[in-house]
Amino acid sequence: MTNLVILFSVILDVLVIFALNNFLMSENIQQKIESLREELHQHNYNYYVLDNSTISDKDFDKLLNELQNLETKYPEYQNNNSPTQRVGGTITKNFPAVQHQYRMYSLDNSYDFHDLEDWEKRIIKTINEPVEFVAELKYDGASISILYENGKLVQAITRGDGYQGDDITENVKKIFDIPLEISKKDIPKRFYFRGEIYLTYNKLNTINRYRELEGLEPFMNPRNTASGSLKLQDSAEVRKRGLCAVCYQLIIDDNAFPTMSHYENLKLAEYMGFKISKYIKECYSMEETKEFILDITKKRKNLDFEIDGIVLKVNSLQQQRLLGYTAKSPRWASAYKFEAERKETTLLSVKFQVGRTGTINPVAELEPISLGGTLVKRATLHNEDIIKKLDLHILDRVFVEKGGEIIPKIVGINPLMRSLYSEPVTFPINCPECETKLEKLEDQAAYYCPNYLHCHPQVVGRMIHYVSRKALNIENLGGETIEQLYREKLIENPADFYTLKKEQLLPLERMAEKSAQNILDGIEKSKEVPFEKVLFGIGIKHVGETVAKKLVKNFSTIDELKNATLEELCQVEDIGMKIAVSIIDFFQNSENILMIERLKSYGVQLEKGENTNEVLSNVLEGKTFLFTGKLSLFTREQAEEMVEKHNGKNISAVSKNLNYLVVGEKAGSKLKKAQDIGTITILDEQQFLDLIG
Ligand SMILES: NC(=O)c1ccc[n+]([C@@H]2O[C@H](COP(=O)([O-])OP(=O)(O)OC[C@H]3O[C@@H](n4cnc5c(N)ncnc54)[C@H](O)[C@@H]3O)[C@@H](O)[C@H]2O)c1
Ligand SMILES: [Zn+2]
Repeated sequence: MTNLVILFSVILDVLVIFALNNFLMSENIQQKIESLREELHQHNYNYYVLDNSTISDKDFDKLLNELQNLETKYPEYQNNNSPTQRVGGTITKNFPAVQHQYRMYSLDNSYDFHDLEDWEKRIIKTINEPVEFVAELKYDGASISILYENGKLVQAITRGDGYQGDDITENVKKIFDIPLEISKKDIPKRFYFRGEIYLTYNKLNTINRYRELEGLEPFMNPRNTASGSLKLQDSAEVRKRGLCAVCYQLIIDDNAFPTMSHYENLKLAEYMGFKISKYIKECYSMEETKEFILDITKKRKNLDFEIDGIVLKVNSLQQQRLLGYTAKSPRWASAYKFEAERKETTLLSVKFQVGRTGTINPVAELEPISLGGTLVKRATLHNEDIIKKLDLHILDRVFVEKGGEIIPKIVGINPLMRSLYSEPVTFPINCPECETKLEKLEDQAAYYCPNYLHCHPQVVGRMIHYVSRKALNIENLGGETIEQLYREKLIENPADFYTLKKEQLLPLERMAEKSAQNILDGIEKSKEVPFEKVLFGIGIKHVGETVAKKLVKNFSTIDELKNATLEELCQVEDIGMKIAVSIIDFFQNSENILMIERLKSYGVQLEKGENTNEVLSNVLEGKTFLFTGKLSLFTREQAEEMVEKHNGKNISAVSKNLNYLVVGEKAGSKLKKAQDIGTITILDEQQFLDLIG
């Protein structure tokens, strides 16, 4: 009997453990699936909305594939909103949204011939007859659907989420390749042009030359620029961008031509006056498509526009109808994608730059090469571990790739090309600027220079930080002037600004009487800047804008903060050990104390003013703001203060995190960028005032 009880309880244990294991495993799988989805959604957002991807397409596709496999294996976690089930784009708020009459799909990818052969096998299995293909270039731009009725352009819509897109008709009308009217008579009454809007390298370079002249950041690559340009609010500006368009399909209502092939469909487009690609091939076997792919791979570097692969389509439209679609893509097409562009060049040297906080950043200087449409001269190396892993030597031939086509990186070296005499790249032991021995924090890969007080880039960087807009906002005092003043030994820390005299400024390069006076006025005015901004400005490590505000709420004078214990500091909301230790360290340094005392004696605000932190309402709670252009109803500082008093938050750059951009006169690149992002509400000054009542 007892034996039976023991056996029974053992079986029960095993069952419980088994069930528990299963439960934990399924928890894990579900978590994995959800985290992959979240990651992919974010990449889609970066790519389609911000036009600013942060990983390469290949890495993106790898993640997508991993998710796809998990979803197939565990169908219980299927979800219609998964990135495997929907095309990645979305509509914006800046244009009217319009439903697509015919859905717009994505394309399935293949990265090698093996994938293509599998695809062909699947097709033959479904339709049970031989297939012919059409091979085309895969233009890397933005897709568009344009409705024509009675020979006239009626409406142009972006792909959006595939079901609905943005109505950007006015912008598309400014594209030279798109006819507004079709002169031929014997054409379908109603049809959709499906194609790609893109930008040539040549045009991108011209735009960038102008942007550089205007002091604007150059655009990074043709795809993002084309896609961003289409979403501009000002269609006159769109015309200036010189976009191109190519047709890759006509969708004709009622299937007016049931026996037409895809190739004939393209020829009809050409006949009607649409631009189609010069490189289109009817292929009678998979072998022929491979020849086309190899041929284009060779020609690709001579093309004046970016392609990211080749698209193969089943030629017969009847067969296409039989094959149909998956949730996301046609079964009758496949995109053979090229690997990220990789080029070989010479590593000329490695520079070790010192940042404001003392971190050492290794930067590779390269023999310039053109990569993905831009000229690459430098690549980041991140830290010592990466240099070691690559076993990098000066004058090595290195392979450079653009991760997500944005930041170039060195992905390997060509060992066959190494000269006998080349020296390995070694990380310096001492700071390249001040010779101090470098240090490394235990949990971090980066080295830093501990000579906080006297290392040139750190000292100058701190003073630049002190005068910056978010801190003491001393206008007219720029980095170059600070650099000169430091070299002339006139300033060494922020307190020295307050003893500067006009006679000392005038001898500096390019310094006129008026600008010298402006600087002195700006310095004088900075004495009115509230304590929290001063606290942010003096540059205590890890004390950013928000932390400074929190500190001021709890310690109303600099002396209270100076005398605070580690424990007291840690009790403040959001202040952890790292920040607390850094504050204590700061006040243990006698040079810092001296600087503070001097700032006090010159009248800089080191105590909480009466109105600081006073909250008037919560109407802006959770909302972020940025002001740009010339404001006429209030100053920028007043505006930012209003935001804070109504519990909103000021942020410093246009990004997807921005909710409102308030524009004054002559707003420039920030406005454009906000319009390109498309999710940001744009207000004028009066609308802003209305908002806070
Ligand atoms: N790096 C990232 O962060 C990131 C994020 C999202 C997507 N992506 C990339 O984008 C891909 C998915 O994007 P997608 O859904 O836009 O698909 P896609 O770009 O791979 O293919 C579909 C598109 O190709 C275009 N196209 C160009 N030439 C064509 C032709 N001759 N015939 C038919 N279509 C043609 C069409 O506009 C169509 O919408 C992913 O596989 C990934 O590589 C990258
Ligand atoms: Zn140094």
